[in-house]
Order: sequence, then C-alpha cells, then structure tokens
Amino acid sequence: MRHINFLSCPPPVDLPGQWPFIKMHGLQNYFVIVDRRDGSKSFDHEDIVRICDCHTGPGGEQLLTIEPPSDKGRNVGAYAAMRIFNIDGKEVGACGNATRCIAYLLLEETGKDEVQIETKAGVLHCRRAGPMQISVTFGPISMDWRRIPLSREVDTLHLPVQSGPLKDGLALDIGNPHAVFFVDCLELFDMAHHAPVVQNDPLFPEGINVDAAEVLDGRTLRLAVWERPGILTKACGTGACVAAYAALKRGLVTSTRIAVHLPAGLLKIEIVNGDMAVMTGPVAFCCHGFIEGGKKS
Ligand SMILES: N[C@H](CCC[C@H](N)C(=O)O)C(=O)O
Repeated sequence: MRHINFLSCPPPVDLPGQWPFIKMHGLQNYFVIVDRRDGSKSFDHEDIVRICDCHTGPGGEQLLTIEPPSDKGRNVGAYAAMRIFNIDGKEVGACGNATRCIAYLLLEETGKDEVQIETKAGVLHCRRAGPMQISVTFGPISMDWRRIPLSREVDTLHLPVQSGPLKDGLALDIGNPHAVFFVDCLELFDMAHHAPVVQNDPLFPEGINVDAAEVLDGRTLRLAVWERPGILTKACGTGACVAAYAALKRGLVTSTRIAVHLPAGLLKIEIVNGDMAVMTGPVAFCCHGFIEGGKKS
C-alpha cells in the first residue's frame, strides 16, 4: 500500500525520535497531522499539549492522527481511521474541518474521488468537491440528552442554561457535543465572556462546544464558535452543521441548503434525509516538518 509521502527531504539534524508531521488548516482551524499507520508512534497528554503549543511545537488547535481502520470499519469500507485530540490532550469524537484535511490527504494518496474514514463519530463518507474543496457527510445528528451527553434530562430544544444573549439554546450531538444559541447580532456581545459560562455549566459533564448563530436570511447564517476546551476558533465544521440543523428545527431558515459564514469564510451545509449534514469547504497546507516524538509504542 502506498502511504502519504509526508516528507521528501530528511530532517535537518539526525536526531532519534523525530517524527514527520504535516500542518494543514480548514478555514484557519489548524491541525498537526501525524501518520500512525505503521504503529510506531504514540502520544501521551503531555506530548499533545507540547505539539499543539506553538512555543514548543508546530502549534495546532488539534493533533490529528491517521490510523489503520478497525476490522469493523474495514468491513464497511473504511480506508483509514483518524483520531482527534484537543490541545489539552483529550480525545474528541468529531471535527469537521479536520476531517476535510485528512480526507484530502487520503484522496491524494489513493488517487480516488471518494474515501471513507473511520472516526469515533462513525465511518464518514468524504469526496472531492473541487480544487482543494472537500465534502463530508456527518450524522445522524441527535438531540437525545443521553448521547450529547447532558447530566440530566431536559428539553434539548430549549436549554435551561444562559449567559447574556446566549439563551434558549439547543443541545445536539454530531459525534461531539454542541449548544447552539440564536442571537440578534454577533458583534453586540462578548463571546469570550459568555460562552465559557455555558461551556462549564454542570448540565454538560464533558463540556460542550458553544455556537452563537445569527440568521441573515432563509438560507444564510453567521456563526461564531467557542470550542472545547476554550478557544474561539476561526471556523468550526461540526458547529456549522449543527447550527444549520438547529435553524431548520426552529423554523428560522426555509432552505435545507444553508450558507454558514464563519470568521474565516464560508462552509456550505446541506441537511439531507432529515438528520444528516453534508459539509463542503476548503482545505489548505501550512507547512511540514519534524517534531520531537513521544514514546515509542
Ligand atoms: N473545529 C472542529 C470541532 C472540534 C471540536 C472539539 N474542540 C471538541 O471538543 O469537540 C470542527 O471543525 O468541527
């Protein structure tokens, strides 16, 4: 099998334990990517924190690893698996922008137009949608309080949590948890002040990604996302999917094709079959190089 050629040049110095990485971004949501399919590399929490911090590593909003698929995943057509780690070292279930980046690498590796990637959020179907544009199908989106998870049963269409204009939100699961709030104007409040209040509410035992959406018209949203563990990112793919779904649920949009404008640009979301979201957006390369590795597994 031909794997991605991460680097065509050797490391600048011959240090043992240097591992190749690629850094990519999806709408300025940026990732350090390491191929673990040869089984020779493993990371602990401290390694992940070090790699994601730009003072001690390449810097990323997540560390992504490419893994061999499980037997179960392979049986349903997964070509590879991916794992996603937040900057605090915790593994999470889904990341829309990251999935586009990994899909791009795997599509280049295979020379195909479609690929299936196994994740904690299921086996995701990904396809080329234009030059440096990838579509990924996520779902089903769930509003079941146990799946999100919440610490107790509440109406997930009308959350009993609020801070400033973040009120009457919805809670959703798309492989990771989100609370979506519709606001009148994104500029008129301090997201970095109010979103952490929601994120750290005891209703969310695993924390939650906080999405503030402004409806521009029946097919257009603006979105700001305060992600776990506490970053205001320039874009969030899963956030765009759940915001589009939530807007439909609330009757705030009329189209199932919704343009979601994030601080770094546009994601196109189409809600299909009621609870699936097809997200289309760009990928880009930042740089590649070598990182001080973690422990050998
Ligand atoms: N930026 C990602 C979401 C990362 C979510 C992660 N921060 C979590 O804790 O669930 C996206 O494009 O979907």
